[in-house]
Amino acid sequence: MPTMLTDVFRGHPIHLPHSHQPDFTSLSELPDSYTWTPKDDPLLDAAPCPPAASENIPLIDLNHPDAANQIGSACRTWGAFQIANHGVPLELLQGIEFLTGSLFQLPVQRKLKAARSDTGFSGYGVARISSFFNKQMWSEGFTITGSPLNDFRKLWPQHHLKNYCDIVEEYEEQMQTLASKLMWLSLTSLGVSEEDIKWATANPDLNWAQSALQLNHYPVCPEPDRAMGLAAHTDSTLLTILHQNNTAGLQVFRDDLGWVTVPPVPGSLVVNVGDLFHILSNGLFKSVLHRARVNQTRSRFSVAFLWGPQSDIKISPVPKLVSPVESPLYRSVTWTEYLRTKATHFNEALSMIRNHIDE
Ligand SMILES: C=C1C[C@]23C[C@H]1CC[C@H]2[C@@]12CCC[C@@](C)(C(=O)O1)[C@H]2[C@@H]3C(=O)O
Ligand SMILES: O=C(O)CCC(=O)C(=O)O
Ligand SMILES: [Fe+2]
Repeated sequence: MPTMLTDVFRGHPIHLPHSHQPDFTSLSELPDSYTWTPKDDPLLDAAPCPPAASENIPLIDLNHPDAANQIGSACRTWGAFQIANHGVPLELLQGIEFLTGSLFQLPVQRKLKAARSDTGFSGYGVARISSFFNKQMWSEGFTITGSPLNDFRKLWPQHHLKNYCDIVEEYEEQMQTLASKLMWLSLTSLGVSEEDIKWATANPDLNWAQSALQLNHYPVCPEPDRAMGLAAHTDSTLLTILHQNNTAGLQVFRDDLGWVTVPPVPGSLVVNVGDLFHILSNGLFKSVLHRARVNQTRSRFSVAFLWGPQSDIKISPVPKLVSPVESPLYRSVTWTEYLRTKATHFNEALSMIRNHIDE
């Protein structure tokens, strides 16, 4: 049996101080432990992009005949894009947003009943990457993989459960279909077709992918300029599809522009390339560094669909994308191995599986 996502962190405990979460709503001043300076994050104020700058990740119409090339180009230059006409019913986006709002609105004592354990994968808590920073993030999260029933039972009375589980299940199915479509469209733009990736096509009756849902809440913050919602990171996924409510906060990093805010476009979804897709594309697609900022007037919610391969699949650069006279940029790695490397080495994880050519 391949490792399921639920078991990924079993031998890799990290202690996350869930129970020290402050009651965000009662604070009128930012506590010291939540105040970020460039010492806590060297890229904190990196060349902030002036608000007037028009450069932003593209908004791509999935029905456009040239969508594949537009997506491919966005994956190379930004590692991120937004999509309209994605086919996911608006009602379902509203449903998952409602569920997310209801969950985080629960009293903190109730949410803590479903706290993620030190070696666990699912449940309520601070972001996993918190252990790599000296300062706390102004957010709370809830991770789901597979059926959310066991965790949801700890939060809500019986009569809510079926409806909430149905929403999650339907959302995962829709995202799954969309993610796979986006992967093939972007690969097409590189001249890579289904025959080139054996593990994805060998058994059409079997789903070769697995996923997690990360619900995020960024409460209203008394001093947003000095706080951090979710610190800069790349996702360990092939692709991540993000739904954000109508409140800005997500920023993507470009070496030449600094931090660029991704404006919420109602009904559209944000897609970003993760580390595994960067590896698969032999470095052609950019695994984008991103973070979430907070604000003083509106609470922000986001739902990230984190998508990757089943744990027995080894991801390595597609041979077609490797020059005949060079070695592939990365050695092969499964999602489980990669998540564990990331859990110990965080932003160094990619460079740890890079093939270093001896001179
Ligand atoms: C399947 C995944 C991907 C995880 C770990 C695990 C479950 C939760 C995901 C996130 C979600 C929030 C940012 C991140 C950086 C984090 O702290 O938890 C992500 C991480 C990753 O992409 O590495
Ligand atoms: O809330 C956001 O906009 C970003 C969330 C995110 O990056 C994540 O959950 O991995
Ligand atoms: Fe992310």
